[in-house]
Amino acid sequence: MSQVQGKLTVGILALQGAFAEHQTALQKVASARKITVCLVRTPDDLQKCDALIIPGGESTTIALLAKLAGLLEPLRQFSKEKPIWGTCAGAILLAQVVENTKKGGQDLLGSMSITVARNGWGSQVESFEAPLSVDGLRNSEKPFTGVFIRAPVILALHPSPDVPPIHVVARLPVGTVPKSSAASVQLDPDDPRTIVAVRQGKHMMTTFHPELTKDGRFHEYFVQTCVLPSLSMS
Ligand SMILES: NC(=O)CC[C@H](N)C(=O)O
Repeated sequence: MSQVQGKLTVGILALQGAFAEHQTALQKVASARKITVCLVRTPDDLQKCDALIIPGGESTTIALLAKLAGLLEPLRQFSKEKPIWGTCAGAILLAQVVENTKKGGQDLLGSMSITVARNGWGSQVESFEAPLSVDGLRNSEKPFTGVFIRAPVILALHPSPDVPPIHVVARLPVGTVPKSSAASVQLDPDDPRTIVAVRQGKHMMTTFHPELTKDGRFHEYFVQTCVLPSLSMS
C-alpha cells in the first residue's frame, strides 16, 4: 500500500472535467480519515495512489488525454488491483461496452461488466436532478440529490460466475420521467435505465455527479465501501 505518513492516498484523474470538484469533496472527507488526495496526470502520479476517482467530463477527451499521457495501460493495470470510482464520463470509461460512442469508437478501461449508452437521456438541455435513496449512505433516510448532466444510461448488467458480483447501489425513484426525448415515457421500475449507481468488486460507477453537490456522503461511501476493504485484502 502506497502510504504517505501512514495515510491512504486517493487519486483523482485530473486530465479533463470535474476533477477540482471531486478534490474539494474528497478533502472534506480526507480531514476526518487520514487521506491524502492526489491529482493524477502521469503514470508516476497514479503509482502513488491506493484508489482513484475518474470525474465527469467528456469520456472521449479523457480517454484521448490519458492515451497521450501514457496512462491508458497503467489505468487498466491499476483497475485490476485497486478501486476506481467513475462518475458520469468516468462511468463510461469503466464500462465494458459503450453504445452511442463517437465515430470510430473510444478507448475504455472495461473494468465493470456493464453496458452503457452515452448521452442516454439526451443532450445538455435534458439534464435533470432526482432524489435518490441509497442504502448504506450515512443518514440514508435523507435522499441524495443525483445531478444528471448529459448522463450515460445503464443498458445492461452482465453478471457471470467469472466476474465479481454486481450490486445495484441506487435507482431512479419510481415515477421519474426524465425530461429526455430518449425516455419521455415513465420508466418501468425494472428498466435497467433506472439503475444509476453500481458496485462490482472493488469498483463503483455513478451515472450522476456527486461532486457537483455539497453532499459528501457518496465520497464517504466510496472510501468506506470500496477503498478501505480493498486495502485489507492487499
Ligand atoms: N457529465 C458527463 O460526464 C457527460 C459525459 C459525456 N456525455 C460523455 O459521453 O462522455
